[in-house]
Amino acid sequence: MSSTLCPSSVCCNYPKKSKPILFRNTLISHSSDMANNSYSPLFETKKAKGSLIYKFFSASVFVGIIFIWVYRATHVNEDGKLGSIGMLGAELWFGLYWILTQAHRWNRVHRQTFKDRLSQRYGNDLPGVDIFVCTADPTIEPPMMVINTVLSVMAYDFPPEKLSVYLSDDGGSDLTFYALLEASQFAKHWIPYCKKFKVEPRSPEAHFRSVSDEFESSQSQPLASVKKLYHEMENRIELAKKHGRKSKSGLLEHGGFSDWDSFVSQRDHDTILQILIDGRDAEAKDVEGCRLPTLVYLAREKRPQHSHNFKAGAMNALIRVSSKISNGPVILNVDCDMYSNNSQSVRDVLCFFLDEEKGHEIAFVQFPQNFHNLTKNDLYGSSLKVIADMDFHGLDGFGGPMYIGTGCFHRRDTLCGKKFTKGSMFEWSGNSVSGLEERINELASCTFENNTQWGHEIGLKYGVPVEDVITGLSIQCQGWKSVYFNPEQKGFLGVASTTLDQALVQHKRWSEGDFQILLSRYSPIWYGLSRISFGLVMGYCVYCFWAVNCFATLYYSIVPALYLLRGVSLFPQV
Ligand SMILES: O=c1ccn([C@@H]2O[C@H](COP(=O)(O)OP(=O)(O)O[C@H]3O[C@H](CO)[C@@H](O)[C@H](O)[C@H]3O)[C@@H](O)[C@H]2O)c(=O)[nH]1
Ligand SMILES: [Mn+2]
Repeated sequence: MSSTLCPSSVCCNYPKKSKPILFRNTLISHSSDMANNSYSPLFETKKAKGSLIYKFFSASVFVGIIFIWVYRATHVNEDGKLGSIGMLGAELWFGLYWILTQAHRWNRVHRQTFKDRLSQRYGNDLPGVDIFVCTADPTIEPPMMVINTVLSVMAYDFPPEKLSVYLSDDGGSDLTFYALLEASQFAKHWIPYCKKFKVEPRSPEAHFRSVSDEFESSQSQPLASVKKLYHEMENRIELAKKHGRKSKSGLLEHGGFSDWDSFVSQRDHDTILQILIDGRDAEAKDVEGCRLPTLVYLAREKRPQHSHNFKAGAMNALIRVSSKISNGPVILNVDCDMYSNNSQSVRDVLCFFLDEEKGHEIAFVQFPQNFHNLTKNDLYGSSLKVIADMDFHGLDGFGGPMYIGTGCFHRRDTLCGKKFTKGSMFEWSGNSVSGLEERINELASCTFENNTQWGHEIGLKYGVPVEDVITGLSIQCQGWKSVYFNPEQKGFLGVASTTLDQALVQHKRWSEGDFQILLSRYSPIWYGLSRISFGLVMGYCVYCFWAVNCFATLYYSIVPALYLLRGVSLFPQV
């Protein structure tokens, strides 16, 4: 079925000016006639401005550090000998750690894509993209937020038949399921509205927040009606939250709820898999008659006696299940609190993967984590500004950024290893969708991974709280590159921690997790050193030694003060 049936020109075919290179099975497929001289790259990489000035500055800081070391080594305060030696230790540590951080500054690069060239060369002959949205708890992650994220990625400017969105619900919540069901209906209005008016961003809530009333008259009427539909949906979801499934109304009668009949608890239930929109079904159309992206709900099986491996376990179940439904060669992973803020991101990313010269070495494209709820003074530094606007550009200069769990596009085959992708795909035609679901359920069962390499050699790695970083590192160690893409119109916006306890919990988890990586089999030092560039090893070490920093910091901030109480100064008199 071709999308030419669609009455609205905005959601349809991009013009194709030259013969496309067909994309078959693998991202690496080249066409030899591309190797001619007229080749123009789909992306470019530029060195950051001011790097020479930075290098001078950095050299001067280093000279300063050496002066401090020399001073400390030659001036031992007789009254506070032990204290001085400790200060020397702390200053040596700080100096060495500072040297590591230079990996984040020294060689920064910026990336730019050429999406017009992508459209010219490939038209709509683009690889399928599977989008995994993860949620785990309907109280901490309210279903309305989750479906806003889902709707924002369903509305990507991308051929809908090539787009499949999977919601992994580790909370196994029938409310989240209900909300998704509602979203699948609302999407039929929302997606054409976005495409018609080129809405940015495409999370309904963010859009309604950003538009003022004095809107162009042509859009004000459609805006009002889509807003009305949205609020009606919101009310129904609120009602369902209050009264559960007892409040009988339309979608609550959906047969899919019977899957909850055997549900014991969040940690004890069967696999629940529902294909809410089957993108291959010619009947799955929006109100303008355009095709819709596939939409799938998955709550993998959970049993108290089986460890579920948190997000990594959820992602691995999604990788398997999606391989039997859409099997998109590109996988985007987003947390449910992080909506797409840029409808062009998929096309941007394909500029990297499909670049005929350099695309074949790229395993993943990571966007920064940006946030929409930062407080004015950002007391706890939740904006992660230095990481996003500095550090990761530096890592990119040395072979590529880390994988940080959300806003990251992977190539499916590098994520899951060849053993699994080699298996043949279920033929979609001829399988009724419900039959298909039953056969796939097993892939999301607790026991499927027993005696397999899942969580080790295949898929995301288990056993570390930062499954993302260790997975990305091991991919890079296999010789792959990654790309950091930080466009002006941010790709994703999420929810930052705004209170001290939230910030502490998060930092503790990250610093502990990164420290565990340092001691693990995949340590950047003993595993990475011979496999990735030295600059990248240093870059990883900045995070891996982050936790260790606390000893020198505590010493430096407490001990000199205690010595002062005894009238001994550990710092030079000025
Ligand atoms: O058993 C679980 C636990 C969590 N999640 C989901 O995983 C995501 C991240 O979990 P969260 O508790 O929000 O952790 P954060 O510290 O905010 O996450 C950051 O750090 C994690 C570890 O590095 C990364 O996985 C995340 O993508 C990154 O946003 C969320 O969408 C959760 O819904 C699951 O799917 N299953
Ligand atoms: Mn989070």
